[in-house]
Amino acid sequence: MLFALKNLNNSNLIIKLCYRKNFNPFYSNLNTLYSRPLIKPNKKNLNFLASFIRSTKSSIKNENVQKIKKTEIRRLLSLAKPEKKYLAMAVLLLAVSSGVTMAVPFCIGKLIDFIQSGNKEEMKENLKKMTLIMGVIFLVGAFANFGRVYVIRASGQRIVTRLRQNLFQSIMYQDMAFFDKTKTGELVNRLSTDAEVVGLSISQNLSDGLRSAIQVSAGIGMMLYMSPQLSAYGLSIIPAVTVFAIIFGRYIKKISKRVQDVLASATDVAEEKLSNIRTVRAFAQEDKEISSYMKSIHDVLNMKYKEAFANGIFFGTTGLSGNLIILSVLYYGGVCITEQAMTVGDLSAFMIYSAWVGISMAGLSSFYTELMRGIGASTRIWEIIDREPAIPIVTKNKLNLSSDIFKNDIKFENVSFTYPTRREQAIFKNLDLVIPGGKVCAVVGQSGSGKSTLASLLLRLYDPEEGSIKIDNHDIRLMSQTWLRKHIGTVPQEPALFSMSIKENIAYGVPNPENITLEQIYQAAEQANAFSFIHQFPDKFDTLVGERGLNISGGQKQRIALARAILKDPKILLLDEATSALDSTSEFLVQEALERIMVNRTVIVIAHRLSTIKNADLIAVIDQGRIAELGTYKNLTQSNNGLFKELVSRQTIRTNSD
Ligand SMILES: Nc1ncnc2c1ncn2[C@@H]1O[C@H](COP(=O)(O)OP(=O)(O)OP(=O)(O)O)[C@@H](O)[C@H]1O
Repeated sequence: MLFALKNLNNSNLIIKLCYRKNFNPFYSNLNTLYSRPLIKPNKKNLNFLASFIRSTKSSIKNENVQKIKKTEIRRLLSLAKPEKKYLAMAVLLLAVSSGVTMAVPFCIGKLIDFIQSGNKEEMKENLKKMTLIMGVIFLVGAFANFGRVYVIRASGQRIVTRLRQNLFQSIMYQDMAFFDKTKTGELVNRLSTDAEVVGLSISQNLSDGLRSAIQVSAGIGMMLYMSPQLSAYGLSIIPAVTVFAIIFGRYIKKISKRVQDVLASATDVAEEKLSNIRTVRAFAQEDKEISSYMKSIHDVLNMKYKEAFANGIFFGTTGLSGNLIILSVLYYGGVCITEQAMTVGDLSAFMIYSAWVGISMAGLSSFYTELMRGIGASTRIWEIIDREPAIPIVTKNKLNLSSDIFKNDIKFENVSFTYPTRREQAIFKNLDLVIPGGKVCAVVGQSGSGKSTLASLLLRLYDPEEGSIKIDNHDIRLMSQTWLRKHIGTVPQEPALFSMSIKENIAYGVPNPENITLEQIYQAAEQANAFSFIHQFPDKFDTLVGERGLNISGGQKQRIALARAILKDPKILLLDEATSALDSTSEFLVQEALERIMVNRTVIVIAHRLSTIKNADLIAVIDQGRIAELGTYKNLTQSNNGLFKELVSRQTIRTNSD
């Protein structure tokens, strides 16, 4: 019997570990950590005991402060509402499988007592029957367990999918100030890890928690039924172990949180360096970057050692207490048998029940930890989902406007603006500018004077604090952004391409790309002087441009972006001329295409080349947050000591391609 108990104990330990492994990816990392130790635990790491005592004290003090608001739990659980039907089915299956599990020790006990008594032949026959019946019951339990696991996991993943969808949608509709403040890595974390943690905490975790609760209560019930005396004896030791497990569990949770933090900053380091690998390589900084990453992962490793140490103590102590409880119950049970107050079968069943109760209690504490993790992750997700963007995306126009308005004047009236993340630096102070419809207006000024900001305001990526921007005398704040942006084409200095084919990149700006024919894409590419180079690629228009368009040259990227703008056929065109040195052939091809697409539209060009400026109908010089000079090339060059002349003489405006 002891052998059977020992085996049961081992297999339960494995179940217990697998069980936790499912929830905590840290355990899989632990294996690597033990197999290849880079840093050995040192005296410093042993200081954890002091910090454990400190944190335990403070965790007790902060208990009230940390009390989770009911609303947070309610909101978290509301995510499971659409899965009501499936969760009810899972609970039913859980009841069956738990019923079978809890009946097993009782049956085993009866079987043991049965083996010890009666006539041999009759016993053999009945033994066969009982084994068969138990086999069938086990099979039913296995099917119920399979069903429960499948239903609950599928529901969990549906919750994760819905959460990711809502979150991504909310991120997509945030204003630019939000993206100025929030790191991309952080958002990716919310979408991947946090969404997964939340989904699992209210599906798998809830189901496992419920199973543990059923098993604890059913187990205690059975123990009381079999021997109230022995139960009182065994259960009197459990509260002390439980208190230790809860307090230490809290300490481990704190360390795990710190591990997550250092891990997040290590991931940030890796992400930034990898996304700028070309710059790292160009400056031969590989070794420096390797050591900076090594430093951050060593911080992770040190925290992991602390966590491993604390976990070692936790599992060692709880395992020992479990075994001591079993040993003392066995001793007291043995005494009961000798006094004929109990049978061997009952004691065996009792022992298995008490083992189940112990394991299920550990399961309950892990349920609590996972629920807390879920609440933490869901709070971070709600923060984004609940955030009201400063410029909410409106898809329908409030006014009944015709797209003909875009052929008329664009007015910046008394515009004052500062970036939300840098309130102390005013970019515009009461700026006024009128761009006549159908004309080309070149915007010039020193680097950082606010040329690109002017374009951002027209696109309504930000709203001015004072003043207004009007198109044909209609304030753009009264238009839907979707409608406004549909009529504005942009070609930025460094165009962003997506990791898809050239064909798809060209069609990216049109509202219904599926209605665009290949012929239209070819024509746009032709006008953008892009057709011949695309045609030389082995996959032609199906060529994949790579992540952020890394697989093609700067000049080629510019011309694909031009083709994109041409295909969109906007009424207003915003061009940010490339300052980076394109080779003269590329520059000529880009310039030629630009001139072709400027015809018959209102164009605002952030100009860096004298040739573009000379051909513009109007030149606006930005300085100190205002339009300092406005006029034609002829007017501006005639005035002595003018700012425009100074810009040309200081070569802020490039004359080399003139
Ligand atoms: N998202 C932002 N958040 C905070 N400040 C910003 C942001 N974007 C630009 N700025 C700051 O606003 C000022 C104007 O920037 P802007 O890009 O409009 O200048 P620019 O005239 O287009 O410069 P360049 O010719 O060098 O491209 C700069 O000081 C810049 O640092």
